[in-house]
Amino acid sequence: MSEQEHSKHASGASDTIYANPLGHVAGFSFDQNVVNVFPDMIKRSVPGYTTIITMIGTLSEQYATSGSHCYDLGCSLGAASLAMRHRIQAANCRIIGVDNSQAMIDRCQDVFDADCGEVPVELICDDLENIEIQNASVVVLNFTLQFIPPERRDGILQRIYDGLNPGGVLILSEKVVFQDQQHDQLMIDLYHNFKRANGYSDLEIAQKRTALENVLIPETLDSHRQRMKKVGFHSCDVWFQCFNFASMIAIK
Ligand SMILES: Nc1ncnc2c1ncn2[C@@H]1O[C@H](C[S@+](CC[C@H]([NH3+])C(=O)[O-])CC(=O)[O-])[C@@H](O)[C@H]1O
Ligand SMILES: O=C(O)C(=O)Cc1ccccc1
Repeated sequence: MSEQEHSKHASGASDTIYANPLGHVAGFSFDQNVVNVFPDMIKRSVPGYTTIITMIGTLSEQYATSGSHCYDLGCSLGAASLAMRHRIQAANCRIIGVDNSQAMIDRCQDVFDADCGEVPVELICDDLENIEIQNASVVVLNFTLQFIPPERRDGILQRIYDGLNPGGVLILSEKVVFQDQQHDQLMIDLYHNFKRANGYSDLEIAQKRTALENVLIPETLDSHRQRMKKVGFHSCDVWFQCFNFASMIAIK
């Protein structure tokens, strides 16, 4: 295996992307460099990530119905799809993972090629807006909607609602902001302490923050609640929160 091939497959690599001073910090993108360190990056950067993934498995076991589709929109390396695959008991379900980063989808395919689960998994490299959502019992947006321009979010949620079967579930996880300035600052400070405790330096935290400006656009929990209600979900609220990271559940 060449050095390049080796680094392409070094999935245990640690995230040092923002460790050295960068003259210009480019906007964050899900490129090959991010793919190579993604499992480490997301675990050290999203408080509660592992719990949320486990619970997506539990929720899909409860809500997946036989013959239905389960969507993982913005699947990255397939952590949520893998959790669903290992927990779904209903017959003839199909998992559809979608991501618009070719580097993510290629590595994600390697993950599923090495997995022995029985539920069929189809991976699609495309913008999630181009995917037809139909006959869905479970739809997962695990830290994906935050990367989509805010003006496109209503339309996406509407298509998800329309594609869900009655009794189907949407799991929406997002970084959030708070209306109350003091509380917002407290959550940011606690979050930065969490990152420091996970080995990120102040420089890494600052440069990543710059890279995410205008790329990751968080909203308030109320905005998410309002959008979910507006598209038709009658029941929705937060089931998990740690600092400024939350996961919501909405049932059709
Ligand atoms: N328009 C789009 N269409 C499709 N994919 C997109 C789009 N925009 C962004 N993405 C993809 O959404 C993913 C967001 S990461 C999700 C983690 C995963 N859910 C996990 O449970 O591990 C979250 C994070 O890194 O904070 C990336 O892989 C993008 O390429
Ligand atoms: O690292 C951050 O500052 C975050 O907000 C979370 C995150 C995790 C992985 C990719 C992009 C953002």
